Amino acid sequence: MTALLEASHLSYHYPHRKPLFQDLSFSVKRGQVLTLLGPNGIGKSTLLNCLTGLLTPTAGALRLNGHPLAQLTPRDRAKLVAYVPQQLPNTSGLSVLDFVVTGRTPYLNFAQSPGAADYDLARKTLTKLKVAELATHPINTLSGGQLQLVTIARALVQEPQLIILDEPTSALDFGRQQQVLTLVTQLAHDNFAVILTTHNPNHAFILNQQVGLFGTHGQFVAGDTSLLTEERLRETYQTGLKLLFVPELHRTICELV
Ligand SMILES: Nc1ncnc2c1ncn2[C@@H]1O[C@H](COP(=O)(O)OP(=O)(O)OP(=O)(O)O)[C@@H](O)[C@H]1O
Repeated sequence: MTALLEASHLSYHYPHRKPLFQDLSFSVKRGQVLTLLGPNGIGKSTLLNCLTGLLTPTAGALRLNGHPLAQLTPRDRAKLVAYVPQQLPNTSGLSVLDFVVTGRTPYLNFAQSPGAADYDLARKTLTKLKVAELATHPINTLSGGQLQLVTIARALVQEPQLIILDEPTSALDFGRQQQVLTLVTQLAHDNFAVILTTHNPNHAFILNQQVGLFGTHGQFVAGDTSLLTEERLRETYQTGLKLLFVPELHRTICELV
């Protein structure tokens, strides 16, 4: 199966700053999840901004569905990739339902309003995310966690092939974190590709798919979860930690020591 997203030898530096990452390569296929881990400020969100076309890498190539990312129109890109950034939009005044339905924009002609089928999809997606009761609430009255779930709903309504989530669980309670991880697994089963960032190595072990790990100097390794060794994670987070295999869970857990 060919890669949906292929990043080859990517580098990025902000103007007049030193490189954040250099020569970084990985690929993601449909049905795969890539979990990105790394210290604060190392460049994870910057990398996601490159993957969505918001920033242009200073070197290297990005191909989406075999096409150079830079050659796709914003509308075609939006049909392929949905992005849930860390800084969620300030869309005061809109109801949750009207906000979620804006995910249909790439499919509408200029000045065309969303139709009944678009609203139906938005409602169904809010139900899928167990936040249907928020549909009529003004978006600017939501809690941080509610806003995070509603923004994920908008990304799903966009019907992309690749969903990019920047710290999608950062504002969520324990149960909602599990809900989002289950949703990510379900999306992969449904043949979407998903890229997410998290500060919790346990999320990578729960998802148990591809991982990309940044070290403290911007070095990057990608592969399966066997890459997540105590030594690498200690270096990444500059702290004592232990990996324990828990037979009852059939997986490894990471604990601070
Ligand atoms: N527009 C910008 N101009 C200059 N520097 C920037 C800009 N945006 C981010 N940076 C810097 O780039 C570095 C990487 O930031 P980025 O947000 O990508 O890190 P991150 O790994 O996502 O961090 P965190 O885990 O804390 O969210 C940081 O040092 C940040 O200050």
